[in-house]
Amino acid sequence: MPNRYAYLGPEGTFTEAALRALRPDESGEFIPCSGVDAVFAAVRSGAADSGVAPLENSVEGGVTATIAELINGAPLLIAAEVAVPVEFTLFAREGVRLADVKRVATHAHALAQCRGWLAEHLPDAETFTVSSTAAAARAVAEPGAPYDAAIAARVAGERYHLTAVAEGVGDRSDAATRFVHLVRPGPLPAPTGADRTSLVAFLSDDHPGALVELLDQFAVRGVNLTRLESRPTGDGLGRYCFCLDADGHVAEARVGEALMGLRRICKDIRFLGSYPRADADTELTPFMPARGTSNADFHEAEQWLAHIRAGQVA
Ligand SMILES: O=C(O)C(=O)Cc1ccccc1
Repeated sequence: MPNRYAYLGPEGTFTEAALRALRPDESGEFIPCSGVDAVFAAVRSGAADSGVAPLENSVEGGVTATIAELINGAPLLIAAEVAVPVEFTLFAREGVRLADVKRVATHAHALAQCRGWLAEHLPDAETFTVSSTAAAARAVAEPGAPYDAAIAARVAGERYHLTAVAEGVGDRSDAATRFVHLVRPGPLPAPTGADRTSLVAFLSDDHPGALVELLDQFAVRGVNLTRLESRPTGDGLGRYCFCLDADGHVAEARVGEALMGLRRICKDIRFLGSYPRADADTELTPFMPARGTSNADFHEAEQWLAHIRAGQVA
């Protein structure tokens, strides 16, 4: 059966660029979805074999829709991640000048990253958020379009035959978005030596130091955290769960033991996967395990425990 990949569509989104960067089977089927929820639904139902969704942006932070889907509903696993530079262009139909632009459409995450530019160059324009940047470009291209311009990726402008009115309209030229490749639960990718583990932790009860205890499970085992985000559980004000990304693979003793520690102190843990890190090649400072926290240290301690449990105390 060919590989069927669900992604936030339509054609020309940054998510499609991320899917292509993940080097999919080119003979597979690309299934554009109208929202992140539809991407998850397609993978959960089996209508797609896997899916791609934006998770976080270096300027705007977490993509709420994706995080909510990861936390709730039938669990999916992250099998891979990819970071894509996001460059925004303002597109319109041919003949439209910047001064003519009164109504601008784009994705909420794109809008948040272009606010400074819009305030400076189009202070009077109304802004509209739609399901994706490419959906905005497609809408602008339609006859009788409700918007004068769309903020989208260059490929979207080309795909929908629009003209670039202004380029580089993002407030940060170095912005990047991290996308995740989602699969139904199954065998994990093998450890590569530069992996990431994602999970959601639900605390047992609310007490002073509860979050410190959670973080301590990682700290004492020398596991570096790369993301911590609190999200409401939906059970009332003040009720939160914690989305964490940690360096390492659950197959490594250091990470496995940290997860066992969490299991003992948390009400619930949702494991979201161990997968190769997208920034493995670009790491500036190589990871140096703290004293007593190398894989060899864990292995040696485990063997020692097995020996004393067997009465071999010499
Ligand atoms: O709308 C898109 O093209 C997406 O893929 C979502 C998005 C929007 C803005 C930055 C990164 C991803």
